[in-house]
Amino acid sequence: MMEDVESVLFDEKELMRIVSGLGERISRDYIGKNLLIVGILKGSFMFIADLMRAITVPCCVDFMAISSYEGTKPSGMVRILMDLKKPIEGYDVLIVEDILDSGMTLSYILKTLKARNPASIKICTLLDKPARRLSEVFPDYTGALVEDRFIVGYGLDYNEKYRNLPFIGVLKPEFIDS
Ligand SMILES: O=P(O)(O)OC[C@H]1O[C@H](OP(=O)(O)OP(=O)(O)O)[C@H](O)[C@@H]1O
Ligand code: HPA
Ligand SMILES: [Mg+2]
Repeated sequence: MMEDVESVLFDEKELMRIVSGLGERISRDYIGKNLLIVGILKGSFMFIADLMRAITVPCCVDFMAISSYEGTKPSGMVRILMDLKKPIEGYDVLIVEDILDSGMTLSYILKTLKARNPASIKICTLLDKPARRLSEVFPDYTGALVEDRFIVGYGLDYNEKYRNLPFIGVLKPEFIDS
């Protein structure tokens, strides 16, 4: 599986450094608030697990499963596969994503959740790939910027594979079906 990766962008140590930094900032900003982490599955499951351990203020977590990608391309359709278990009214919602790419997923989620009257709503994304933006989204917390390459690992997949890699890397073009 590691042979399918062309280069490592963030190794385990670098990921921990980025995630701890985000956790510290979030912990400072949410003192005395009613923090609810909304994790977007599946891609962000590893990031959420590490980020929550780096957050030192009380918080709750809930999950939504969204799917929009087929292979390396956004399908153009964002679908909720699984919704939150409870209403979010009165919560300070922090949406947690692994990657912000075209922006289609996050703009859809933001619109949907804003309509449910949270006390506040912000976005935390581990990675931001601004080159491919189709829909404007402005994250409040960003771990790192990435170039316009298809990346995998640490939760991120290509056709459901590679999510278990402990690092983030660029997939070799020969492993991408065109
Ligand atoms: O900004 P966008 O272009 O919308 O891309 C970002 C979204 O795409 C991926 O999810 P995907 O639809 O592949 O589902 P997954 O998380 O289950 O892999 C990723 O996890 C983000 O949720
Ligand atoms: O570069 C990416 N890799 C994996 N999943 C993704 N979803 C949007 N962009 C990407
Ligand atoms: Mg995916």
